[in-house]
Amino acid sequence: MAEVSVSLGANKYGKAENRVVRIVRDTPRHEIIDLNVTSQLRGAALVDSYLSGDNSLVVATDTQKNTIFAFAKEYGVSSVEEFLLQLSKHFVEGFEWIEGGLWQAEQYDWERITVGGKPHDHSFVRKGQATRLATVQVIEGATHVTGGVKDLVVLKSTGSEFHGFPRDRYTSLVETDDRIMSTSVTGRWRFLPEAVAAGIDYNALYDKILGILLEQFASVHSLALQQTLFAMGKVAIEQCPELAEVKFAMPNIHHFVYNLEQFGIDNPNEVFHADDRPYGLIEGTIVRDGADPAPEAWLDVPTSV
Ligand SMILES: O=c1[nH]c(=O)c2[nH]c(=O)[nH]c2[nH]1
Repeated sequence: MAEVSVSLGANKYGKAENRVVRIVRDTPRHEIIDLNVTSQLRGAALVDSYLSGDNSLVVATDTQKNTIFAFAKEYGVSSVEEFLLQLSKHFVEGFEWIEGGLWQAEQYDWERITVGGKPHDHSFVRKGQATRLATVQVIEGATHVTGGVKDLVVLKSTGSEFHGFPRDRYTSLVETDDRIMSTSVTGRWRFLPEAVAAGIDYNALYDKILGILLEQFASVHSLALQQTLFAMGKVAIEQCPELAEVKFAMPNIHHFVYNLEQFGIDNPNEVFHADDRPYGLIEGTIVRDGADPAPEAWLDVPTSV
């Protein structure tokens, strides 16, 4: 058999998709910078890590991750480009065998939720994401109409607590009186058949309901996502006589304070790791007392995330 010779071609390595959320909280009016950052390094000397598992020059992907989070605290993020430049310099200038790399980021835009005509200090809605939902179910001679929304991503950087829950030998969650609360709201609301028959300005009502959901999310000082969920549905039904019931599915998008203490850096709720899974999944239906229930309206309608 002819001898086959191979060599290592192009390569790079690093940590992908670090979900870094930086809150600037020097004043009561917080700012949020939300990034998905990937760092990868290149260098001819790294060939031995591929060929023989020699790690002596491998700046660990875990170190690259930590650096990203630490820089978010220590230098802030004046712009995502500046942030990536700073990372690139750190690795290329700080490790002589690192010749280059690729640093990539996505930045997710948030805008302030407006409450009472004023932009809220610490509650935000993700821009340009929400999708409107609707169903018409004709069944057993009746017509049921629902409206809804999905991917309505909201976050509040304070005004959320979670404590007082039972503890057993498997409980490790630390009680908190100041946490980030974030969810991607899936909500569907069923219109009262009488209102459907009388005619509804569905577009205006959609805007009104969305406004109520956002305002409640922002204004309720939350002791649990369950409490916020109920408040959102309650006020929607109170203020919209057309609604019979509202169903919500809300993932609790956990934001963990990143441990920078290990590098001697104080992190008072400023740099978080946004974890996409697992997530808490909080669901609930809020019903108008006295309205006829209509389980058939929901047949084959997905009401979870
Ligand atoms: O708002 C919350 N509700 C929960 O039921 C729960 N459980 C948990 O671990 N964290 C939270 N947060």
